[in-house]
Amino acid sequence: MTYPTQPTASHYINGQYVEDTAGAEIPVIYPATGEVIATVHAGTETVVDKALAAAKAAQPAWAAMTGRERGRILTRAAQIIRERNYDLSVLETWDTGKPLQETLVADATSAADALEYFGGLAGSLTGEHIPLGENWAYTVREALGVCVGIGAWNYPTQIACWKASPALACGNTMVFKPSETTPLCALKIAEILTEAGAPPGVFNVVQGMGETGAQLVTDPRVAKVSLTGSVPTGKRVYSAAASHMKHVTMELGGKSPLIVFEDADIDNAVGGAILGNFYSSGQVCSNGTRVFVHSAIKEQFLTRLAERLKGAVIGDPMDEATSFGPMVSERQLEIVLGYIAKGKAEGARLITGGNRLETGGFFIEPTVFADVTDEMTIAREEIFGPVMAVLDFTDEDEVIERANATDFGLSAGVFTRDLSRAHRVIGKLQAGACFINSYNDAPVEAPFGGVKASGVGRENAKAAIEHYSQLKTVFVRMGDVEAPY
Ligand SMILES: NC(=O)c1ccc[n+]([C@@H]2O[C@H](COP(=O)([O-])OP(=O)(O)OC[C@H]3O[C@@H](n4cnc5c(N)ncnc54)[C@H](O)[C@@H]3O)[C@@H](O)[C@H]2O)c1
Repeated sequence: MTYPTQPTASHYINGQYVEDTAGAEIPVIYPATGEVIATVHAGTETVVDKALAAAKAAQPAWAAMTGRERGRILTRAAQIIRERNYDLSVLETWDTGKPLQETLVADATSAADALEYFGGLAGSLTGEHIPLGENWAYTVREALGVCVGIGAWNYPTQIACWKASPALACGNTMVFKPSETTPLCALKIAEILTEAGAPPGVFNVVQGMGETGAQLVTDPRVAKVSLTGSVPTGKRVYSAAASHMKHVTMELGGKSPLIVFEDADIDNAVGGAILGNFYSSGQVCSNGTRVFVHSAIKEQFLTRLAERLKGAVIGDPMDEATSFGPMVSERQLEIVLGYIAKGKAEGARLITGGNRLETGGFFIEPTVFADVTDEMTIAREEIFGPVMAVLDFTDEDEVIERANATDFGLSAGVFTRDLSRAHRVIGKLQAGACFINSYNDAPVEAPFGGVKASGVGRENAKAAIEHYSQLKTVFVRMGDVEAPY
């Protein structure tokens, strides 16, 4: 244990670390070994109140700055993040267990992309001029106020920045509650934002479990809640926010289809299926975990997939040669093992994997089931682990209907050399983030989010601005007012 993972204190409020040991202890467990590497405390009512008060007090002055001034601070933070990419990636690995090979390119870098992108947009957030004959109206894009961000545990740095960047660019302030499973990374982002020049109170971090999140969601000082989490939590948070008429963004779970047609380039399709099922040990919301493969190429696909999976390097996440790490927690490990047992019990054919690795950490082998049918539990429920379900199909209309037969609607992918078919099929799939001959790309320039139970609103791209600002309309009469009496 050489890396100093114990943060200065549990929370970050008003530009400073804050501790209150009266809050419940939250152990931070390194998933590769099961060791406790740090301890933070859940925010007490006093801490939550302090954070919200700081965000509320800071917001008017932050919104009164020009967009370009706010943008400059976000851009500076992006630059600092890039300079410290290695250390931030190591911290992300300790927090989540994801291999350093991944975190070096996908976490702090994605956070920096978001800060840079929205930093660049901040100076051009304008309204419009609406001519109305002699009169006219104009709109002003205004901040919402205090926003609450609540994170999941799979991408702690990225989630904090995907929420903070558009929120802060629009002149809002934020209180962010990381997942209790991965509390460390957001604190570093808060420190860096202060260092980049964000005034105290603009971005605050409060630790805690669901109760702390619930307390933040219902506070009257809060204008908007953005959650990344599971569908059941999303429903609870959405209804709590609705009862106070707050804005929401809900980035929730999925059970996304990945359709491989008979004319697909098999190696590319296998590569897409690997990225869409085993990256981050399968702990990615948009994963294409229902892989529909045309019967004509199914065995060829499975053979190639099993061969390629032998190339996965499972082991110490700190070793840059490792490409497959542990589950984030023992609880997640148990959940995934439970699904593997159900897959076997319900008659799916185990192609590869299926076992826990006895390493002391929370490792499960990359697992593939074939001959999966639509009714099986592993084809219906989000597993959030390295378990791929391969289903057969023969007909385009049939596979579209089956792909859409789910309450989820986060992502969908199609592999085919026939581009007319690719666009036709994607056009009929009920999903927010889709891929043609690719899987799981999430550049900040493109909107990301789900339909149906997978969410409300969009993160990233210009679309996110709509979700962190509101329009004020001003009607201007140029002549006299004609009143009836
Ligand atoms: N769509 C996306 O962008 C996206 C990205 C990553 C993860 N996810 C989803 O997240 C889930 C995995 O993450 P998780 O297990 O941390 O999710 P979770 O729903 O258990 O928790 C998410 C967050 O909500 C908080 N929370 C729980 N109850 C709450 C309540 N009543 N009020 C306010 N906050 C509350 C938790 O403390 C945590 O910070 C998966 O379903 C995955 O698909 C979605």
